[in-house]
Amino acid sequence: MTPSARVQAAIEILDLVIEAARSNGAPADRIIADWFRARRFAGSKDRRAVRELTYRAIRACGEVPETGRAAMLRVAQENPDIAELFDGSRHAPAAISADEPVAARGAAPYWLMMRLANSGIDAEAAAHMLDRAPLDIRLNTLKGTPDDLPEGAEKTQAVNGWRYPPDTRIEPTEAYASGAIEVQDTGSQLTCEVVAAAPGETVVDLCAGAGGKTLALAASMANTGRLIACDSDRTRLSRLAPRAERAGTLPIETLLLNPGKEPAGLSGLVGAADAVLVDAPCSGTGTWRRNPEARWRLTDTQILRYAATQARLLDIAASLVKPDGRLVFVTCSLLDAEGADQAEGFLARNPGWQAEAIALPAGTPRGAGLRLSPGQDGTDGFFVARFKRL
Ligand SMILES: C[S@@+](CC[C@H](N)C(=O)[O-])C[C@H]1O[C@@H](n2cnc3c(N)ncnc32)[C@H](O)[C@@H]1O
Repeated sequence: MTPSARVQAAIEILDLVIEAARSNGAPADRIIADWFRARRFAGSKDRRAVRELTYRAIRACGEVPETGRAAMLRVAQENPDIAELFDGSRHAPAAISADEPVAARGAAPYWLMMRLANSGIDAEAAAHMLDRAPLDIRLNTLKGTPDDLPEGAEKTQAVNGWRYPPDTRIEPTEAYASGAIEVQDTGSQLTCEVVAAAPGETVVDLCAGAGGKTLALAASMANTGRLIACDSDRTRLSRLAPRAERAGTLPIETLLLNPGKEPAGLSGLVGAADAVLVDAPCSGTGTWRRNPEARWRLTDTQILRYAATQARLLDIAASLVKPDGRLVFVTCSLLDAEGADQAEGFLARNPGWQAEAIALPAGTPRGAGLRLSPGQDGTDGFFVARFKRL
């Protein structure tokens, strides 16, 4: 493909991404993969270049753009080398006319910028939420040592965290194949450190998904004790077993929960856990670095729904904690509705509990917890709070 044809391809893909954002359709990654599946003539360099152009345009536009062309014109307006490629030649985008619409630059839709501002995230901090994320890995101490790390790693703030440049391909390495390393954002690793899961303990990961944090908890427990991974999504939870095997963890118990009827599924664990992690479902505003088009899809109603689920899961989780145990609440969001307000709400509803100070080498205190942010900490955005009984 010529450079101009790549720009036109990105415009066509952006039209599909915009349509999908409006109709809750497929994510951008899938749209890009499908687009190329139907165009076998494109080589790997073409794919990389088109993908890069598409994401550049997605990152540049805060509001959902009218069209893919308007989105790419935003990039062109700031990059003369791309503007030049709008030359009207075969397979190229038509020449730019002076009066055509150009999407506005921005970090997020206006209503979300307001919500972020009310949560203490100013425009500069919001812009960092769209930075390109590096590749962070966690050294799996059950399987490897720093000597096993592929070359070029830089240490991060997490105890076992290491960093490579964005787009590093780690999967083909021996360290990855052997389970000595796991791909995991440093912020995510740090929230696991707050759980401080220790050998011999009983630990419940209430919203384990495919087990990203569960595996870190298993390593922290040095594979001794009881670890129970719960989730309401059967498919996600089923991905944990092969990952755990590769990582060499202790056998992890899994518990599929029925949404709305979680207490019934958890009845055998009431008062049994030294630590419960609630890595609650949330809007994911802290993960826009990896998933920038998510900000075009989010609605206020969804945030309210997530917040209600978070409060419910926190209260359920509290019932599982032993009298001297701890409860850790995490969301990958920078919105107070899913962070500081949740912690405050939990303490108001549960007067027998108090928040504990969190000592991490990163993050900023926010309400009763701590917030990690892309701008300040170079991690995905997270809120984490730790509670214990009075
Ligand atoms: C932020 S994700 C968890 C990510 C995971 N802990 C990790 O580190 O990879 C939130 C999870 O909560 C799960 N979830 C949603 N509603 C739930 C419920 N009522 N009970 C338990 N899990 C739920 C979702 O299926 C999703 O996997």
